[in-house]
Amino acid sequence: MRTDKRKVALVGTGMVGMSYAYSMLNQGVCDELVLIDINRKRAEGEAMDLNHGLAFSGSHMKIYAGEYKDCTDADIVVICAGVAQKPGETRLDLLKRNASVFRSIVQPITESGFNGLFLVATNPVDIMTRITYEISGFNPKRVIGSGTTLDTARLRYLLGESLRVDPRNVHAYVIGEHGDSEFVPWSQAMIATKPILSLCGTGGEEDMVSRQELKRIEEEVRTAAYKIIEAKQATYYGIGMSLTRITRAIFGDENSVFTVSAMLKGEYGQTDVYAGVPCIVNQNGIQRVLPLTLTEEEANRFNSSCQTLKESFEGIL
Ligand SMILES: NC(=O)C1=CN([C@@H]2O[C@H](COP(=O)(O)OP(=O)(O)OC[C@H]3O[C@@H](n4cnc5c(N)ncnc54)[C@H](O)[C@@H]3O)[C@@H](O)[C@H]2O)C=CC1
Ligand SMILES: CC(=O)C(=O)O
Repeated sequence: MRTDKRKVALVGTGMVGMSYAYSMLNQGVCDELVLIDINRKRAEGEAMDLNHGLAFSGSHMKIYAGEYKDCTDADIVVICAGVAQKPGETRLDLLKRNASVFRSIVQPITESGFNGLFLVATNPVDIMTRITYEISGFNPKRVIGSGTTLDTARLRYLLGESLRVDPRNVHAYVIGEHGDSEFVPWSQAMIATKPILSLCGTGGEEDMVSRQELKRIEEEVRTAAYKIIEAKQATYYGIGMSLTRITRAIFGDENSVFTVSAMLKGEYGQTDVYAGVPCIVNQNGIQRVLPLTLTEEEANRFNSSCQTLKESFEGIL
């Protein structure tokens, strides 16, 4: 990957796409950002608006509205285009509509000669990432979904609040579908190197946290998007910052760990499914999937989540 001109093409300049763009601008993560949307006028307006903030950002980004041919020399194409959930809808309810949107997006991107990494956020994100992989024919290591990165951030925030520990010292993950079947493998959750389950103790007052509290937190993570959508129609800042963080890890060749959506090829006993699992991410995309040692119950939950994803994908292309 070049380091002289870090170029991102963003497809979908709605709430999620523009939260990402705004956060990219403020953090100066790339040198060139092209905005693409079926609504060209919207992309043009967004480019103008962002450019008017450049003077205050301390970065020298080139930002403009473009076309799919502008993906040709992009390092990363980030896809946030499509419909979002309305109150009462699940992420899986969006599948048919967004599969049709992706048919019109992924092919022109690959036809442009694009040869970088795809980063997908559109829901249901695990299946949309699989669709991107299937249509593009790219190596799956270069087709990444945001997966449960946002859910993991929500979990670390809530655990940090509850345990009064800096979330950066909370090492706990949400895995599986970015959706209703996701879960927390608590056997693998740590504060520094201390297993969180060992802080639950016997249920006495000296316990740092109760199992009931961990259950409450897990449920709050699983239902967070529903609550936000009920309150303000959409979620976007959290995912915008998650995508920015992943982009930074790619450009910085960081080898950082995120629960992105990755194609499993035998890991966790699963094949041919994209699901959120801890992965090492660098400039080549997914360097490797980290196989956690799950308990039998956790492995069953993971398999069941993957089954949901496989069944939903069947027949969609
Ligand atoms: N992965 C995650 O953790 C999260 C994912 N999302 C998902 O992100 C997606 C976008 O959500 P929002 O930005 O809130 O929606 P939005 O409605 O604000 O924006 C969608 C944009 O996509 C564009 N678009 C639609 N069809 C297109 C096409 N064929 N070609 C190019 N552009 C097209 C629209 O013109 C619009 O600008 C949704 O699927 C939503 O569920 C939202 C939050 C978190
Ligand atoms: C909407 C969505 O997927 C989220 O906020 O988690």
